[in-house]
Amino acid sequence: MKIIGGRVVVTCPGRNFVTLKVETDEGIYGIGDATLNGREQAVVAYLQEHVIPCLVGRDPQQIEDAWQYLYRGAYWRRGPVTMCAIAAVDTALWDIKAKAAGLPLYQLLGGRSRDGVMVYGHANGGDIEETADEVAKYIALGYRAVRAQSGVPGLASTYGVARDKMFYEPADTGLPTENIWSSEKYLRHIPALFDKLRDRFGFECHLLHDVHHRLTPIEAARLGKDLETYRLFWLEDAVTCENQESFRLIRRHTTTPLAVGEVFNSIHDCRQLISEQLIDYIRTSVVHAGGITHLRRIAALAELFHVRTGCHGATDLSPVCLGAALHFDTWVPNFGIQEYMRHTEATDEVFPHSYHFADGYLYVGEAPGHGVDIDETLAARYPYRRAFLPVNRLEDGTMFNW
Ligand SMILES: O=C(O)C(=O)C[C@H](O)[C@H](O)CO
Ligand SMILES: [Mg+2]
Repeated sequence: MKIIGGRVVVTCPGRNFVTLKVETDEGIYGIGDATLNGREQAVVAYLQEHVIPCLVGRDPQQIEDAWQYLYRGAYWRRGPVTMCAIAAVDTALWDIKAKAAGLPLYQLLGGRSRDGVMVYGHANGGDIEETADEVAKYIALGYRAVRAQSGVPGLASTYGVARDKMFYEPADTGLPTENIWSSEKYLRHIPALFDKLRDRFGFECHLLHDVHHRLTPIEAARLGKDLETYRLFWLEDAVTCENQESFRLIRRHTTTPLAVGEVFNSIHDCRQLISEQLIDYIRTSVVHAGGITHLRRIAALAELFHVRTGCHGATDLSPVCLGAALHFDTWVPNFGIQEYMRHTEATDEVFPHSYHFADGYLYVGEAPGHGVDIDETLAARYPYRRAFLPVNRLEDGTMFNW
């Protein structure tokens, strides 16, 4: 079998998605997600100009060789743009391999380790009461795990609090929206949120929370301590992670489980975090961490150190990424949880798929490949719209982390 071409499809059924389609001389094609929220066209250019020309004529079955060729062969290693592009190729090639074998992808990875994949949804509200009501809705839908985010008194807007509750989308068209942040106000507020949630819902449902990279290590340590009695499933992205050692300080002070890694794109971003057991869950995703080939290397390292997986799965990761992630999750021995923010109906129509949700779990289908396709005619009806993630400033105007 030979690759005869590759095409990048950009579509915006409510938000932008970048999809790579790799075609072979045997009529089998594979698709991979290449969406990098707010920087979509950088990956498109990288794929079209620097990657696709190198794929033509290659045997699509030699996935490892293609991965190494694109990673080592670029000389310039890692980074989100490069690794998203490699991920898209890798996912498409796994899709082709599984279709050629007539098997669902998880069978090629080693088969099933579980029946279904436990997922968590995103509940959020302007205040504690509204967030609690949203958590109730997720529990009523059958979710066993819910992430809870609430508006903070005194701050006009807060990360994770959506206009459209079920379909959170932080990217906006136009130039980046500016948010204002105060760690002090946030730290005073969040323990009260979880106090309310445990009081109302008890301890049966898993609760999660995302700090979104906004605290210093000592602040994060204090928050972890304050939340201990509420038994969170995890506290996510407590600090920015350029400095992996900063997690040592948090770890020393709290038993609240820690998750990090949605912005990581390589095993080198989390090697110390994992090998020193500074985290409990690694959040790397198929699309942002070099595809299934690289993600399973990260998972294998994590397994040695009792770290479990918790793949990023916000709405900016397309159904193609989610489909591939579910095959990975169905196989990976050290699975923890999968994030699942529902895509809109329009998105689901553009990307027909064979996975389904029931009783708090997502289930992969048995279709050969990763089970997600793209309807290109429909995709063409939704042209690309430039969009940016927000930026964040402290109350005195200082640029901060969003
Ligand atoms: O889903 C999460 O945990 C996020 O933090 C979502 C991110 O803000 C989002 O994917 C950015 O594009
Ligand atoms: Mg997050």
